[in-house]
Amino acid sequence: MALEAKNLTVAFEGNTILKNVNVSFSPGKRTAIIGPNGAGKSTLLKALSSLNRKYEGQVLLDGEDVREMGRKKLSQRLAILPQGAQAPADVTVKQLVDFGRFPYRSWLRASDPKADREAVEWAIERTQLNAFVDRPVIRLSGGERQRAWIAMALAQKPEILLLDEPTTYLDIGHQLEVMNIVEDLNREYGITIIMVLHDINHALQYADEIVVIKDHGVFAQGTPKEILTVDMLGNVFGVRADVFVNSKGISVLSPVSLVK
Ligand SMILES: Nc1ncnc2c1ncn2[C@@H]1O[C@H](COP(=O)(O)OP(=O)(O)OP(=O)(O)O)[C@@H](O)[C@H]1O
Repeated sequence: MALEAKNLTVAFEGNTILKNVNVSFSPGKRTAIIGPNGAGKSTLLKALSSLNRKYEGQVLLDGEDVREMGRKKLSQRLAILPQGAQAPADVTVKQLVDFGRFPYRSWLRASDPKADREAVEWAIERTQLNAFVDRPVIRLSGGERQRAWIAMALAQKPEILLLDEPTTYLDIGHQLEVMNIVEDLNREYGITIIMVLHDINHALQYADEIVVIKDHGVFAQGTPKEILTVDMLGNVFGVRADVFVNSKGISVLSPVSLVK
């Protein structure tokens, strides 16, 4: 069952962005959400994660309406790395990752220092940030910084991790580094991944399922092979593409020109 949206409608200032969207995300899988600029991909992710709760319809986690769950309880199960997250100037990597333990602390209940420490150490280890723990986040390179934000989300020990364009501004090597971390988290710990991606070939290579957002809703959903075709790139992005088989045996798409 896991995470699903039912009749989800989101509007801003009278403009309907998503209309009656029904979509469910398979537990334990990696799903890529793709679609043109402005289609509503981030809007969907924000509603799914409760960053935005101003919507009609429902977001359900294992059948339970997330708006009826406490935010802390939800944050123990689901974490989001939003687009363009920024840390205050003096916050170190360790402090940032430690913020991820917030859902486990409260006025009423003493925190569990051992569980906190283990989760933070695990998150830092998994994102290979050991050498940077005392460095202010703003003094990291783009790739290191993105890993620090992923580590903060991991410290929440989520079952579901939502990522909004996690490779933006990264060079091709660091893009693959982030995608490999995400893939490992899914394979080793079974964390369900739901990620907005712009790179069609990352979606082909790293996703089990694809959701295409267009015209206020889900335009298509299926496996990368079913969805990421030359026809789809023409219909959805207005781009003509060629197909090549790479050395891993994956058919990749190379945009050639705009469809006239
Ligand atoms: N808080 C807001 N107030 C008003 N309009 C908004 C708000 N958030 C998003 N929008 C509008 O909703 C539409 C969808 O935005 P969204 O960021 O979800 O698109 P996207 O598919 O993620 O785009 P991109 O690929 O460019 O990141 C856009 O027209 C955007 O301007």
